[in-house]
Amino acid sequence: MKTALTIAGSDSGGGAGIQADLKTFSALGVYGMSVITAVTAQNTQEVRSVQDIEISIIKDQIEAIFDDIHVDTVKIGMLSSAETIEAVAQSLQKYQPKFIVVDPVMVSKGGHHLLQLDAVSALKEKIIPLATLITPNIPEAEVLVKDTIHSAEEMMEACLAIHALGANAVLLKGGHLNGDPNDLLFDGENFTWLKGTRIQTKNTHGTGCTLSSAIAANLAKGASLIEAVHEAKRYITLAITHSLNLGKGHGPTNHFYELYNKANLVKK
Ligand SMILES: Nc1ncnc2c1ncn2[C@@H]1O[C@H](COP(=O)(O)OP(=O)(O)O)[C@@H](O)[C@H]1O
Ligand SMILES: Cc1ncc(COP(=O)(O)O)c(N)n1
Repeated sequence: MKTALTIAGSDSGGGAGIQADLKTFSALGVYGMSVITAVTAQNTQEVRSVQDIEISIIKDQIEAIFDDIHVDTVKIGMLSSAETIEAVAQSLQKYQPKFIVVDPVMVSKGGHHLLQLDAVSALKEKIIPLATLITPNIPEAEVLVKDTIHSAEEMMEACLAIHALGANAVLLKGGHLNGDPNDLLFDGENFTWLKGTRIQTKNTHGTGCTLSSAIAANLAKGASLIEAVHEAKRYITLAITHSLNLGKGHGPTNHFYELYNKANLVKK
């Protein structure tokens, strides 16, 4: 069985972070492992508090996994602080996993900072150059390239600028723009649009986590980058279409295993 590791924060509400990542890995048939960087007290409405995990324990978690178990793919989510970024980057440089999908998580849907403001430069310098693929949403891309993004052309410019920071490839997610949620992939040579149709729902908690984990899982299973991204877009679209009306805020995506596999059967 292929294996996938998520290095991310815990969401007590189960909709985003480590919990969304592990559910996605299971639904896609890869064995999930986790390194927890921070614990958030969170539900569908808000992040109430955050406890960063001690750096030595973060390093120990990574070493415990890599010293014993083969890791086919790594997904990175919430890193919280510059110190955590430094520790994760050092450890990944040591173990050199084949695929690293980076979701540059910065702010929760409710507006809580999940990455400290002074950690953005560390993210750019230490993590982005390690990325097989980075998957910013529009506000995250605006922070990374210090510009505003409103149009398809500006999305292309932002992809080029983020690629120039050292990522091997960039998937700029269009969910935050008006209209249909079209994402743009730049693989270092070519642009590919992944067209979506906007689903009218407030239940989009964990969409970014789910998408990046699905890409990482697909890479582990042997898909090319472009196949991995296309399949993951299909997965997130299904997971939003069948999202769950839990809680009073933004409900979570749905990782119901049979849903995806049934859809897979009728696809061809
Ligand atoms: N209402 C929606 N309907 C369909 N797809 C969506 C919707 N909102 C987001 N998406 C898709 O979900 C994925 C996550 O996107 P986005 O919401 O932009 O990122 P994030 O969750 O990181 O803020 C992208 O593929 C995006 O196009
Ligand atoms: C621990 C944690 N990690 C990430 C997110 C971002 O969630 P989203 O995927 O909705 O942008 C979150 N709310 N909490």
